[in-house]
Amino acid sequence: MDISSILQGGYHHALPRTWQAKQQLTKSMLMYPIFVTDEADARVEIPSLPGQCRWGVNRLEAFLAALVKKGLQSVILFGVPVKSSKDARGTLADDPTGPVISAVKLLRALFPDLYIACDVCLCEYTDHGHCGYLNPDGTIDNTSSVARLAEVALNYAKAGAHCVAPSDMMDGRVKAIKRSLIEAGYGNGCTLMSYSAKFASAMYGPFRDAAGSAPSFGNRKCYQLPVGARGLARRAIVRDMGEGADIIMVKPSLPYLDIIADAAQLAADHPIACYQVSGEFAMIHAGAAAGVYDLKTMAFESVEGMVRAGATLIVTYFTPEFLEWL
Ligand SMILES: NCc1[nH]cc(CCC(=O)O)c1CC(=O)O
Ligand SMILES: [Zn+2]
Ligand SMILES: [Zn+2]
Repeated sequence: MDISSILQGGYHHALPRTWQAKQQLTKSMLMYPIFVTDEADARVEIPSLPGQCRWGVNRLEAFLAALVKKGLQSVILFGVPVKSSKDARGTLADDPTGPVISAVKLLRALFPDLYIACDVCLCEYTDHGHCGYLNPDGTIDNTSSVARLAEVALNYAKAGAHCVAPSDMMDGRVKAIKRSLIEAGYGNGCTLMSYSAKFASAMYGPFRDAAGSAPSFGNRKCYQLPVGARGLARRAIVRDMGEGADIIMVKPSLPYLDIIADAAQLAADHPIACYQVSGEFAMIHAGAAAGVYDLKTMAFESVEGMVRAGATLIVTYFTPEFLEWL
């Protein structure tokens, strides 16, 4: 055989196989999404998200201490008000006694080395379930939405969040949030991770079950990106860098590896995050349960694909498993 035909010499053994990846998956690349409810003692399983629960603030210490011991380094918090009543303003988003603010303060005190991000959006807190404020005709009022999102993000930073992560997809929210952080003196101490390329995906269903955040009418297609829109995603990434995002996120992940690769190229000097969303996680579990593949092998293959595409931070419900496996 010709010299130039031989590749297997470079990967015939397990160790050189690991050298073939430009970047290895490590525990520090994992961020774990946590649903925190306003029922302080709750531990409610989420049927569509295998193994995931809604946690009351009083349950977080025991749950997270075990994971921190295994190497958990970061979480992203989602508030899930179940007993308090939602309003058009989304007052509960930054209720000083609400789940997110309480959890941030508690986790900062309990786990000094844990990096705490807060998802910033209004859909979990508004009575209509949309990610921003509405005009009387049901369309989004971008200007008032952005002002409120900036207020919520600042209140999370004031409570101690290391990172605020707007997932609402309103235009101009990154700039507004960055400005409000800087003006209040938090600009240098709080990361802004933008869900820059967030698509209007069919794969958010289990999350909306978990968070009770499905829109009561319509859909999110006027603010989340159209599935085929690679150009818009690229423009959103460039726009958000210009508006002061510290981390660029792509969401969902597996059907959007081209977008992750685009982000890695366009935002070459930024960390690139991707969110392996609830529907991806549920799909991998469902396939494993149906005997299509082995769960662990598939979980690794999915995330290694994201890393290969250029992701340096993976938001995933598999975090507890990866902490065991890595
Ligand atoms: N803005 C809400 C939000 N923040 C994160 C997710 C999805 C996360 C997941 O599916 O795991 C969603 C769902 C949505 O936009 O409806
Ligand atoms: Zn939302
Ligand atoms: Zn959100």
